[in-house]
Amino acid sequence: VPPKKATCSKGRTASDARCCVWFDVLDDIQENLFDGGECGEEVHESLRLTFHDAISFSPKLCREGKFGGGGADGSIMAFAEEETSFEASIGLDEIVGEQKPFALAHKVSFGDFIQFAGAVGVSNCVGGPRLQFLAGRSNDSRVSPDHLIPLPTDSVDSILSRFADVGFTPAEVVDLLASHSVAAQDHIDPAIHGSPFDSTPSAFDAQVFVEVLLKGTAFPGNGSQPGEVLSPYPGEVRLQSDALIARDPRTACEWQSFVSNHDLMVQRFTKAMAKMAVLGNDVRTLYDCSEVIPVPKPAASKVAHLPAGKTLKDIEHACKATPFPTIKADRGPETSIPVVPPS
Ligand code: HEM
Ligand SMILES: [Ca+2]
Ligand SMILES: [Mn+2]
Repeated sequence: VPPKKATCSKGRTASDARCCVWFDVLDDIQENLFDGGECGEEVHESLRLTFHDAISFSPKLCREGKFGGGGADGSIMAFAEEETSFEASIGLDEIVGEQKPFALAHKVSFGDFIQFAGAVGVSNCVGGPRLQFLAGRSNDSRVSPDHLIPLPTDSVDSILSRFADVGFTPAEVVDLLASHSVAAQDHIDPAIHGSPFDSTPSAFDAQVFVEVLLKGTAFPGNGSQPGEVLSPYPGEVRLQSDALIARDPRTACEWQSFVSNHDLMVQRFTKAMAKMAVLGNDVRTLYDCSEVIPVPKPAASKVAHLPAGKTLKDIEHACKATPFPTIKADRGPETSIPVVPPS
């Protein structure tokens, strides 16, 4: 028998009564985790956490008779001490620590909570996606094996083969990297922690796809760090992995395709995230609570722009099949992002 339509708190309705709890979680995290519905640090870390929980899954290891991890199973929260000490997950102990009391208070599984918080969080970003949210993940998990999460020092070959193991194409890897539009680093160069990967870290836009293609000119902080390459202006950090994926013949055209097509970027990201959020789960045991996810504010522009002071000549065009779209440059003095001293 399909679950009955239900009236939840504050008169909100759900098509499945089991989804009501998520309205209460929504109210709680918007107010007390995301500072009243912002697209800031906690949102960025929460989105990153969806990835690190989910990608820790390897059908290849299973075929070799080893434990391959449980995917999006909440193990990074259940075994936070172990998994947040993996090299790739440096710094995630903080958001796991912040999120865990909410999951416990609302008696939902860690795996569900992590994916829910990421979906709600990114809906706070202007131009963001409204992600699918399926609930019902088990709260039983085991510690994931290490070395399943890509590092910014990894080659494109290694990143693509890691993603291929969990069923993602090279294009889908690019689609997922739209997440780096609402992202900053803290641990690549701790001297400039909080420095973003694009000029608009609170907007889910295609700026990252433009800015990573600009000719790199300098290191923004304390010199060159592992996993970091030259960035185009002060205060912005460029990951080596993003720089290489933007320029690799297997991924460059998907990368460039988002520069002048915000809707395509959101559509592809939404689809890839739906796939990632259920890795390791049997989807037949999950149920759809997407109706709880807020509708994001629309993007200010459907086309990205060049930061002030840059021209199309500064773009390192890498997609052989298609010319780089003609986009406008911002007016005004040369872009730079103020460096916030460590608090
Ligand atoms: C190609 C594979 C990837 C690599 C090598 C990579 C690497 C990184 C690194 C090194 C950071 C900075 C962490 C820090 O210093 O604090 C970061 C941040 C971030 N990543 Fe990725 N990433 C990858 C893919 C993804 C994917 C698929 C997602 C999708 C959800 C994602 C979401 C994020 C977000 C939202 C942040 C910002 C976190 C913050 O601002 O605190 N990344 N990533
Ligand atoms: Ca952005
Ligand atoms: Mn951060």
